[in-house]
Amino acid sequence: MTDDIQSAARVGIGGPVGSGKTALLEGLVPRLMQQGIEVAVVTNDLLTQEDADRLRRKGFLPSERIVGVETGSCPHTAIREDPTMNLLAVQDLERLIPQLDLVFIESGGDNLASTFSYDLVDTYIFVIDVGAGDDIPRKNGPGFMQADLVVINKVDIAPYVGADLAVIRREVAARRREKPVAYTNCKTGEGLDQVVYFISETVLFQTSQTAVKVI
Ligand SMILES: Nc1nc2c(ncn2[C@@H]2O[C@H](COP(=O)(O)OP(=O)(O)OP(=O)(O)O)[C@@H](O)[C@H]2O)c(=O)[nH]1
Repeated sequence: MTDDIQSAARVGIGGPVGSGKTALLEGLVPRLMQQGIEVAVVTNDLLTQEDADRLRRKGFLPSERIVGVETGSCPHTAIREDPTMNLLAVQDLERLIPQLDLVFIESGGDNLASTFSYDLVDTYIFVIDVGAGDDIPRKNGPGFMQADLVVINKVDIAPYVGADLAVIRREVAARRREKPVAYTNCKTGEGLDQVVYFISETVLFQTSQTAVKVI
């Protein structure tokens, strides 16, 4: 039997608890849809559908385009060691929405070690936040080091938590070298055009309407 369903591009979003993964999605999805990109989201939570429910409440995507996977175990397992549940969720979305261009897979909050299996995603974004301190890049976490794009979020709170953005930029550049990094404030949308640019150009191979290159 032939399966003529086109596969959508898959982008993982991982990072520590509370770094802003869901907030990043809330900012990215409407911007991508404005460019005519057909998007769906799979969220991973331990025993709830909290992130999926939050996205549904926002109302920027039809409810059937948001799937909550309850991993019931360590998030590493569901996105790296055995991504079966996530692969099935993506397959279901592709069957339901044949015109789908892009599926985000948001990992449950984890530590600096979380990485995605490339059997599950084409590319992944690792989100850390300025509130965790300006020494985070020095910890060389595999998620941070290996991700295709790192997003340093909550740049707005740097002055309040004693984090020096200049130090962070220096440390990040020294460790990630040529690999892309975006600095964002998901509350205001600052820096999100860089992430849209990254996704459009390097994942979807389209010319981005936001001509803002990632640094
Ligand atoms: N000031 C500020 N707050 C932010 C920013 N991004 C997210 N937040 C807040 O940070 C908190 C955590 O954001 P979430 O998007 O829930 O983080 P998460 O990584 O999805 O969290 P988990 O799913 O629990 O791992 C929320 O209260 C957000 O409103 C930002 O850029 N600046």
